[in-house]
Amino acid sequence: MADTDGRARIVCTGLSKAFPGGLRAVAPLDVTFDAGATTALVGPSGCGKSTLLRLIAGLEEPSEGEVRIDNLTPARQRSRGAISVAFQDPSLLPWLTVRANVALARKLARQPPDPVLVEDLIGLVGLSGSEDTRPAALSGGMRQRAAIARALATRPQILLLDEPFGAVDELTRRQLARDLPPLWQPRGTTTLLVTHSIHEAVTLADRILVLSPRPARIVADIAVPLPRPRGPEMTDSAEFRALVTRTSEALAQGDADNAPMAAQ
Ligand SMILES: Nc1ncnc2c1ncn2[C@@H]1O[C@H](COP(=O)(O)OP(=O)(O)OP(=O)(O)O)[C@@H](O)[C@H]1O
Repeated sequence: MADTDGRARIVCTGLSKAFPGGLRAVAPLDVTFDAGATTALVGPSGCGKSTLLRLIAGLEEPSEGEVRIDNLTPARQRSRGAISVAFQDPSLLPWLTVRANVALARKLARQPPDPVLVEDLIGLVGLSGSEDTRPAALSGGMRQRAAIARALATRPQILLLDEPFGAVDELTRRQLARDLPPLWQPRGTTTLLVTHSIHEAVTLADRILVLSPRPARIVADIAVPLPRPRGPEMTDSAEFRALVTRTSEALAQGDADNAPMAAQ
């Protein structure tokens, strides 16, 4: 069984990815994600955010460079059950109920059953009453929330979230952004979150990496030193708004700097 109580540091060195045919999604990147921190990745559509996450998850092989998580390869960490992912298109098993999908994650990670944790997580993502429902009968947003509960069920060291709240309405999205991080942040889970919402990035993250248009390179590395919890009082504050503005400006600047390349 994996030791899932430690904190894991992710180190990317000269990491790049070109797909067959030569399309380069990730430029050589040197970046370290500190153990226990939540980092939001923001960047224009198609810039390579998901590819970067998939490289870190060990679901893609780098063309050059490497990812090491506490000196082990992502594949090795995955086999230890240390990494959980919740991606845009949640791949829940259609023949299993919400409860069984969430519980299965523990079984696959060779962890003992924990029905109390499973029920708690289902409640926390707002799916109480839908425990016995199968994915086909859930809305897109409900499926995403089930996928988040499933990702958390193994108490992972590394949590990789790709647009986890993409299919939910703005109000629920803000509520989830406020209510879910306390599930993993106090445990020291190293979290990477891809999002198109700058508001969500500032609400959730300790650090925001702004990426350029494809191939992704880092155009800004912004610390978010705001106290938690980041409820409405915080999100209405001048400090919060200043970070939103700074991130938006970096995003616009990254786009402008790359305009000639993007046009090629
Ligand atoms: N398996 C693949 N084979 C070929 N090209 C790919 C593959 N996966 C992704 N790409 C391409 O790599 C580029 C980056 O894709 P990626 O999904 O990483 O971007 P993204 O920043 O996550 O986009 P979005 O914000 O729209 O989800 C895109 O041009 C995409 O078409």
